[in-house]
Amino acid sequence: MTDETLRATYRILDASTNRALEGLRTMEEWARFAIDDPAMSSELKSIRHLVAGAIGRLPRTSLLLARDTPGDVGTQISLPTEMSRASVASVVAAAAARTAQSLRVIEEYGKTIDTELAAQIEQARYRTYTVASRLELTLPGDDRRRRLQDASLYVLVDAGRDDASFGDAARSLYQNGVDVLQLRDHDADDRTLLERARLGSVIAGQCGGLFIVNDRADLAFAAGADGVHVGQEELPVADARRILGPTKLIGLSTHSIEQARDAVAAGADYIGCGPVFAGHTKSFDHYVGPALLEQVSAEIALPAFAIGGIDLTNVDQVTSAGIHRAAVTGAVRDAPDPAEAAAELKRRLAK
Ligand SMILES: Cc1ncc(COP(=O)(O)OP(=O)(O)O)c(N)n1
Ligand SMILES: Cc1nc(C(=O)O)sc1CCOP(=O)(O)O
Ligand SMILES: [Mg+2]
Repeated sequence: MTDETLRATYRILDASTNRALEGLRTMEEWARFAIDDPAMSSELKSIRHLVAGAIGRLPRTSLLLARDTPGDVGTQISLPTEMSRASVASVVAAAAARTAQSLRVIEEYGKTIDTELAAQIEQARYRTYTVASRLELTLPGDDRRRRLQDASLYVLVDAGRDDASFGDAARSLYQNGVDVLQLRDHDADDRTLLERARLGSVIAGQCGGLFIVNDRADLAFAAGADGVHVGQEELPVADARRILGPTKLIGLSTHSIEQARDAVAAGADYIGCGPVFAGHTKSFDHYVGPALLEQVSAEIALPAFAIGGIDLTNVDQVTSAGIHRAAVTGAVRDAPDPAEAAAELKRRLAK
């Protein structure tokens, strides 16, 4: 390795260590001062010490000499989502995401200098995943329900080609008004679904959006997603709740007013209501049309997302029926410019 590359590597390790320690400290403050949890505070403190000890294997002068904060081009770049946080829950979620990402960076670059350092950081990363998901369960659950209440545009996406294209698409959709993303891909294997669900959950936390996994409460739990969406023939709401706990969201598909009433009784957090129109994603024998939306709007208090063939040509029929929430696939996926289609759908749902 050239001296220049080595210096750059130390600079990355130094910056990522600072980010990881700040993230751990932010989580620790919640555990210590908000929920008075000695076990989680001490685990977070112990992970901090593990990270500091691992990085202490490197010569401190090399790290300090590589530090160049005034010359860091990244200090000028901050996304609007970084400058505001919707809630305390998103502060803690962002800290957890930042910590995990920084530890991964240290692990990867650290391998080029000291494999023992990388191994210790890997342990810290796994321990962070565990404590962060436990900590998340203590965050005010109403925050998710409040955000769901404010949500109008829900988009179903497949797993995409790879993490990078999935991540870019997810970020762009959230930035263009999508409130909820659902990972729905009947062809992807479990490992791919889990990987994308983890990534989607992190991005949702950064963007202030919600991330739901279709059908699979187990994957939703493992990935730290905001919840699961289940169908009439799938895992019952009560069993999904047993897996996901009280604060996560559970959505249920409904195709009649009776099913919508049952969804309320079953403890669903929201319903999908359709299929309203024929679409290109899934075919049905029967379409409920705007008539069911009118009934649901008049009678059902849960957030209800109209679904099935909804696009810019017919979304006004949805809002005219009194429903200002829609879940779509094709209208965004097949649009020449998915981000623009999402932004326009969002505007039309508000009317
Ligand atoms: C928001 C939303 N509504 C309905 C569905 C459909 O769920 P389901 O009937 O279980 O069918 P599959 O999506 O599993 O094929 C949904 N996924 N999301
Ligand atoms: C997955 C799904 N469920 C539906 C239901 O009515 O339960 S309609 C539907 C397809 C949604 O995709 P598009 O917006 O392309 O029609
Ligand atoms: Mg399903």
